[in-house]
Amino acid sequence: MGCMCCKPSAIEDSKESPRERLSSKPSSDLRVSRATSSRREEAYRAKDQYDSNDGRTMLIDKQVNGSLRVHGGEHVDRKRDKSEHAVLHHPGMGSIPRATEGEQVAAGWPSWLAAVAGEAIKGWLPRRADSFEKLDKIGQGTYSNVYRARDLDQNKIVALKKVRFDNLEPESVRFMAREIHILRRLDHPNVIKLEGLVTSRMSCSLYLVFEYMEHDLAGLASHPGLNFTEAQVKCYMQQLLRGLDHCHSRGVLHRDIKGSNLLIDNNGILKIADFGLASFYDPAQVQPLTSRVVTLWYRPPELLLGATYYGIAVDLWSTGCILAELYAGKPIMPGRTEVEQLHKIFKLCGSPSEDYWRKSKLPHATIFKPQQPYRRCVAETFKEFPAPALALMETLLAIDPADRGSAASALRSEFFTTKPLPCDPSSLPDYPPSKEFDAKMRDEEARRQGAAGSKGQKPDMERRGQRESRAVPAPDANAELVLSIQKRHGRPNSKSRSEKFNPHPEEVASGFPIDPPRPSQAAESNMDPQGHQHKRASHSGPLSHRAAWAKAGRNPDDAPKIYTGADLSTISSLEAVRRSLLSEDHRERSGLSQPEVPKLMARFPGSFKETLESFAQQDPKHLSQGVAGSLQKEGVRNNSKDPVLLGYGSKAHKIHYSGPLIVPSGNMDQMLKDHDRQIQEAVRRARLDKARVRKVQAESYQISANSLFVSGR
Ligand SMILES: Nc1ncnc2c1ncn2[C@@H]1O[C@H](COP(=O)(O)OP(=O)(O)OP(=O)(O)O)[C@@H](O)[C@H]1O
Repeated sequence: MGCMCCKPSAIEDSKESPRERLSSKPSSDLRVSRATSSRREEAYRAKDQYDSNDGRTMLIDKQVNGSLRVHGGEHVDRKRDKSEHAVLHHPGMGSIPRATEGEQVAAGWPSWLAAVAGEAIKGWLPRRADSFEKLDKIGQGTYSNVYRARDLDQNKIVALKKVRFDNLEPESVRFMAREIHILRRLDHPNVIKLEGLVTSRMSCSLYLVFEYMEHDLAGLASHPGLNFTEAQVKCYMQQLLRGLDHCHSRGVLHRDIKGSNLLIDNNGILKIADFGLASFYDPAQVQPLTSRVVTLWYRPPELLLGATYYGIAVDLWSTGCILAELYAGKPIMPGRTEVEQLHKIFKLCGSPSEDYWRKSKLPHATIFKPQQPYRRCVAETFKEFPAPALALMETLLAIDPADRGSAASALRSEFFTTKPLPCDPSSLPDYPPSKEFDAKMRDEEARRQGAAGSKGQKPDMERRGQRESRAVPAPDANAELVLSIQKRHGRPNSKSRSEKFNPHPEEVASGFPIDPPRPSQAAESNMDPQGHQHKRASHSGPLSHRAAWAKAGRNPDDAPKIYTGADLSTISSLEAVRRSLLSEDHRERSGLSQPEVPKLMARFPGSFKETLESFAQQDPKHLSQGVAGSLQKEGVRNNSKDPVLLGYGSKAHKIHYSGPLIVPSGNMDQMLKDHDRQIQEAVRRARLDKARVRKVQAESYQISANSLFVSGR
């Protein structure tokens, strides 16, 4: 089926079906042909009016009009923002005053964008695709393909990020627009600059134009034979913290700080990039946000424990992980699942204090609070690190977010005032282009050679030194999100476009008004049994069972559904879902028939028990009361001789399900209520989806019938 908002001749993307548009297939050419008008576009413009009163818009306007108090007691003058907001001038961009949706469309913006995300494009004019020459693909993210291109108008090299979204889904467009909106709020030498947007009235796609950056920190750090000096590490850390300080002072949480999102140019300038998971926040008026953000290895404990009220400390934790990684030469806590990640954190940084457990009231605290606390051993583990580096690391990796300080306070730390001082970025050597993407390519090449080479000879990458371990891609934050969605829905890959592009019902039901996790892309990811996401089929690491299924020449969507790992946020809720599903009352309210219940129940095959088991196997000594009690109630057997588990039997791996489990939590009632809402929402959504699919099928049938008629076949 063709694009709904433009005729096949309009632009290069119009040749792609919506499904193809979602795939990572690079478009053939950026040069556009003449656009023609479409009745559909008019119809689309008429609906889905942008609700300028949504929570996010109001929050932003509030910030624009006054000074914003940020963590650390600093005040930011918002007057400048206000003027930027009214009329934006940008090199290479036209500038127009505030415009209505109609005016924006008249100015050349597609109606699907103006209708839903007027705020994000306000005051700008779209750039034409034919003013760029696409050169090569330089990166691939969960939501995008990134290309190096020549800006023909300005005769300079830029990066074009083609963002993936569904222009027919307002929620998807709104999500994508959030990144633009946030980027336009930021203006700092250490934050990537959005230079413009490429689209046209008839286009279904959107490219973000950025200044071109040759490297990223993950790529440089994993480059064979490249070792950073201490002054260089300080130089990068200083720039990262300055950029972060700017984001926080403008009320932006990045929420995905990691090496591959820290771009570095040939002058040694580091810029924070990828604001796809970023969110506006106002410390004076806290709003619940989703906890399912930040790439797993860099995710702070409070998010793993389900916190929905959080702030700048989440970015500071990730920064601490990067600082430690730069000194250690490898990621310090490479967990494979959320449970394992939390376990790694507790083992290194200690478990939270009684006081913290009490005051934080974290959703998963009952289950994951260890009976015996873990002792912090950061200083012992990294005893060879210089004292000022260790001191900063201790602060940034504080278990209690309140103890992590701020980016501004980190910048004042001894780390930056003791010798060797941070070097000047311009003094850094020139490196060949190095991105995590390049490192992946190198690894792939090495693997191919290894596979093709003689038996017994190790592939090149396996023979490399310690640093190379950083080339291993961190599982994406979104992979975790996707994993959770898939597990909850009980299917590893969804075919439904609206499911791909809409936030999970939980996010909707839990009332996160401004901050749903970025939807979609989910379905394109391949998960291995550890929950890693493999963005390309040839990627390193174990193939997912879906990929293996596909390799065997079968449709991956038909692959058997496999539970892929422990997920904290589902644990305590699964039982609630189970109970909800079994409850007569719930079934009535949600309209589920009795025969549907076992089907839905089967979507949670033993997840709860497996998760508990996984935790138990990892460190039985520290099992929380919640877990120990739950294991007993679940009848989970464990081969541990640990006293905590004695009495639960000794037959390993034998699980006897003993009926519903009730986690002793004061929040259970709320959880049940939430899950009732979620299930109702899921049922409602499923019905809507069905109706939508039928409508699309009918339309595509109509279109093919018409074209058959026109072509006289
Ligand atoms: N301005 C730029 N200059 C050069 N390369 C860039 C630029 N922006 C992005 N890239 C490359 O493209 C990759 C993907 O970009 P980005 O992280 O913004 O996309 P994403 O889809 O949001 O990714 P993620 O999966 O990390 O969320 C980056 O890791 C980087 O290597």
